[in-house]
Amino acid sequence: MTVLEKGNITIHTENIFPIIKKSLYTDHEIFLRELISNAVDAISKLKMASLAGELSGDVPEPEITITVDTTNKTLCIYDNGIGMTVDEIKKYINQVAFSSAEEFVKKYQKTANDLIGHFGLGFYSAFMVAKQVEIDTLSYKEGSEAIHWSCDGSPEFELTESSRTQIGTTVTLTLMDDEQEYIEPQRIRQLVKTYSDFVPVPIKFENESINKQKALWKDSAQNLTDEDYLEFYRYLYPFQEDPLLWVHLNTDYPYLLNGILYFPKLRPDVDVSQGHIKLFCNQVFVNDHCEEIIPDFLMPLRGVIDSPDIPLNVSRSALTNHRTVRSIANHIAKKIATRLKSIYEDTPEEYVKCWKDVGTFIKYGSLKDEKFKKQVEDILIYKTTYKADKVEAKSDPETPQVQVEGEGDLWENVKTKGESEEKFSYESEGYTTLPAYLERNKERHENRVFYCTDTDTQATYVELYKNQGLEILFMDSFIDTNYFIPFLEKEYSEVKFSRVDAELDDTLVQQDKADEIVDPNTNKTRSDQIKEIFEKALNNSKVNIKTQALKSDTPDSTPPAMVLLPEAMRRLREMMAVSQQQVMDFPDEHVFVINTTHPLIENIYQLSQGSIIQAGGDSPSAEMAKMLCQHIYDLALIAQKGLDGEGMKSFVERSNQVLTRLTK
Ligand SMILES: Nc1ncnc2c1ncn2[C@@H]1O[C@H](COP(=O)(O)OP(=O)(O)OP(=O)(O)O)[C@@H](O)[C@H]1O
Repeated sequence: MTVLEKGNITIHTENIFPIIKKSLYTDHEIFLRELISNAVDAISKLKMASLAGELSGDVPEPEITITVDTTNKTLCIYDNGIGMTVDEIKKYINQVAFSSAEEFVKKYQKTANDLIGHFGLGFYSAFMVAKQVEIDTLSYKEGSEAIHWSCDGSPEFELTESSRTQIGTTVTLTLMDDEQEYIEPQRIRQLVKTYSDFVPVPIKFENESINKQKALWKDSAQNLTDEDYLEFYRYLYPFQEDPLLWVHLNTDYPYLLNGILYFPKLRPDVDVSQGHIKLFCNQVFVNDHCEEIIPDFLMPLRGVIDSPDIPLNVSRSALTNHRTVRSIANHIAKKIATRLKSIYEDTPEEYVKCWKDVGTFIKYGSLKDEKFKKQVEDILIYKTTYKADKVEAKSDPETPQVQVEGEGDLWENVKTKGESEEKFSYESEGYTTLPAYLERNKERHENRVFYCTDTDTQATYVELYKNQGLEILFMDSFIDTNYFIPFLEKEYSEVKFSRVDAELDDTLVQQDKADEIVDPNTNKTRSDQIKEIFEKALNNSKVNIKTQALKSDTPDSTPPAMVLLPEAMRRLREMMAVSQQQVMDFPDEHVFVINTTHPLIENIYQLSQGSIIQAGGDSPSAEMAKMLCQHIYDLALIAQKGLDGEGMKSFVERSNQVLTRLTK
């Protein structure tokens, strides 16, 4: 073997290798990503050289091959790329690489583990896992000779002749004793799948190609079908439900940005702090927690973002404040808002279908980001008790169908206008925007919004409101009750929001006939007397008993009594419960409204009036009246929140007693 050259890499490098090896990077595994990326670069450079007419002969089929030798504990990465001449080895491997390594280490020694992508480590990341690194390379340049370079991790290298006959490069690593995992086939496959799945060159291992290669996000949206997007999603997130919709990002100025972002089905209590978007740099995987790049309200999204303009060798905090990163984040938010708006306008049926999930996201985004809020405020919809009639579609055969195309970024589905627009309206599907709600109800309850947060427990109240022609919005997600309603109250400062069980709106109440004085001695009204009967029967000072006359066409359409939770008190308790991460207990202090117009109340009043005080205690009819009062209270509680074990026991016992007496 002829030694062509022996030498020291640079004077200052002694301290670099130990740092690279031990302390700089915890995830040694990225060395494979770096070496594969160099191989991919080399292959594309050869193609370019050929296009420039610099290559005599044809460009071979691109190929990267990984092989392992379990006896010698070596791992080889072979490519048929551009190769290197002796001078290039000296320039790129000996000098540039190591001197930049030194710079790199100096700069980032302290923060290295905090670095976002660990990119730019390049070739010398091999020394994190190898005690010896060898290169065999033959340049495409005419007259080049194959070179063998080797270095054992000390600053000394050796250049000799190589037996390589094919243009390209092979990097051979002799693994350190504690890095033997990297010759295990499973580990190699897993690393290629994680980091290099989408590089555009086949990576062969054990006689098969082990990477997908095709990066869908680099394709033009026009060439892709819905099925392509769905298939890609299923590939990225196996065993997950299909996404609701997606946005294809495709920008090349002022930065390069490609990506596909999907809206997954969200649960209302989704943990939005956990990101699932995969960050790539030129099709090479960086990580899947790009919290610093994506504004946190976009975190529930999934998919891929690929941009070589996102700096990866900066600390996480520097990244958050980086101009390009901020501008990319804004761009993404804007594109998403535009996409949502186009669905809202063009395919309302779809918008309604995915509203439950997308709505949570839009609301969260509105809370978090002022700019985003402005973009989506017109497309916030709510489920309502109002339902408009469907308007028949006017089909106009003369009108040509128009294809909608976005500018710059193209959306996944090109839709046809004029098909069913007039047939469908949000109102006909039981949805409304808040401005439309306020406008529609201006006459009846100006600047008042009635809402329901739980269709089961608040059914009685909803029914009561509906019967009186009042419109109720359903705001039943976690985000609605805890954050979004207070947010809307700030946005619409003149509007008052009250839950259907908070108080009885004036429109539901009529002048109380029971307010006439019935006992001239005490000046008590019938209402006062009813209240007293109930106070005595319930004997609970925490319950605030009130009487009101509810309007109704038929007595059956209103309940005899209701439990109310005043809005401010309930919200305070809810806030406290959220801060303590608990579910709000039903407050002992609540309002119990007795509906004086209900025949049952009237009957109880009569029953207790007719009672004669007996020497041994209450008369049977007074006892019955008392039991019925307690029963009505329990029924009101059941309609509000159900009964606890103790409450249910006495309710059942009393029911049986009442039934027995009634059948005597
Ligand atoms: N497989 C290869 N084939 C041809 N040239 C290579 C190969 N690997 C490395 N090189 C040469 O060595 C140089 C240094 O590589 P290194 O990986 O350290 O840095 P880089 O690829 O330029 O950038 P990065 O730090 O982002 O990886 C490369 O720019 C390239 O010229």
